[in-house]
Amino acid sequence: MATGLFFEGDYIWIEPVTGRQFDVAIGARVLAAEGRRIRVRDDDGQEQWLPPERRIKAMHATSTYTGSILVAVNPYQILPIYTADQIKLYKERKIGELPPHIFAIGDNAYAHMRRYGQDQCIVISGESGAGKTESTKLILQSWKPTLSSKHLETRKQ
Ligand SMILES: Nc1ncnc2c1ncn2[C@@H]1O[C@H](COP(=O)(O)OP(=O)(O)OP(=O)(O)O)[C@@H](O)[C@H]1O
Repeated sequence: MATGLFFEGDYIWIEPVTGRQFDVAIGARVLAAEGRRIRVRDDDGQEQWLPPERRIKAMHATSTYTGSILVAVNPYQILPIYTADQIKLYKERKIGELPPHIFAIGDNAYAHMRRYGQDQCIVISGESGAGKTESTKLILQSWKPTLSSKHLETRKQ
């Protein structure tokens, strides 16, 4: 039931034949395989046989796991909880081992990146004035002893 790299039930992208500016790939599901041809039903409901020379690629998974979630409130005052000692305290500690802290999230992401060699993403979300910029700075500050600036990339959206 397999053809080349694709199996019945796989979700794929079918690349457009023409290279016009706004042509985009269309999603499809593999219904059957015969030799190196595959029969697909695309997202418009059309069924067709695709020859092996037709450019297709596997659809990446649309789901992912999220790691830890921290809920923080803006204290609107300087608290003595963002010191170098606190950074050290949260280093290489499991989430939950110590009280919830932004440094635990930063350290956890860094540790996962090192351990599994995978990119990590920290999503900082909240209303205006919630403390997103401060939280970002705190995480970067906590990584500073470990990383040089060329390793850091942040995006504000
Ligand atoms: N952990 C914190 N401790 C002390 N003050 C904080 C903390 N987090 C935020 N603040 C203060 O609250 C104010 C707003 O924070 P910040 O700029 O980080 O919010 P924001 O979510 O990025 O806002 P916006 O979406 O409008 O850019 C700043 O003056 C900042 O100093």
